[in-house]
Amino acid sequence: MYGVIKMLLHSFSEASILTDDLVEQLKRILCNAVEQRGHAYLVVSGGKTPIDLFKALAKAELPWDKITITLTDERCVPAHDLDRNERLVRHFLLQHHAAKAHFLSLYNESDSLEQTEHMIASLPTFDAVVLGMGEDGHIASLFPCADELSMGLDDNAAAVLRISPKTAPHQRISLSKKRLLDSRVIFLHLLGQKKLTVLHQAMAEHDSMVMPVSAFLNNVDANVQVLYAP
Ligand SMILES: O=C(O)[C@H](O)[C@@H](O)[C@H](O)[C@H](O)COP(=O)(O)O
Repeated sequence: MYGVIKMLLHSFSEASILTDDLVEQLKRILCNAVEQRGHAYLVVSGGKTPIDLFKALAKAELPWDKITITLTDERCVPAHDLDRNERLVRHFLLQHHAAKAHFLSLYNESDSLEQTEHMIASLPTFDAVVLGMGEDGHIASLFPCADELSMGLDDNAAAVLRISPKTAPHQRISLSKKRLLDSRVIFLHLLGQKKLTVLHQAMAEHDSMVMPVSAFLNNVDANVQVLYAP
């Protein structure tokens, strides 16, 4: 049985209007977190979707020295590799005012998974997570084709797991569903008509092993806001 879905869908006429709205929401959330708890925690995705958001957010006047940023997932490739999500975040987000933010890397060749797990598990409830979504319904690196998916979706999962998607390159480190849901708000950032079609499929799909994003959309306890622009 499923309860009442709390997810909210906000549709914007253009991507730039969506970006402005999301920047304003994140500014408010991060400022409030710093005022109330002294520090804020923001988790962002890789992929192409968040690039304009990163550029705009980097220019926001925020108490960045009291804000920690990490990723939903990372590809296990060397630091300079173009496929690395950290590279994207460093290049577009950790710039301008946001250069003062603290960044926690999910993958370093010299760190063990246990060290990363310990670091991510010991963070408090996130203030905001910004998820992207793949056309197969994956979020973070929780891919439907991966053998490790059931581990990543388990309600008792560790904070991070190593995962090898069969339909995408590189071994990954991903935050688990459990750790991603431990956030005051979760934004699902979608650009393009195809993503809207996938969203509707995922809302009708209650098996998160088929479409992992449905574990977030159909979750009665999570504060999930979907932001869509064509
Ligand atoms: O490392 C990544 O690629 C991600 O974090 C992933 O979950 C991404 O958000 C989606 O694949 C959407 O990617 P696009 O924004 O490129 O469509």
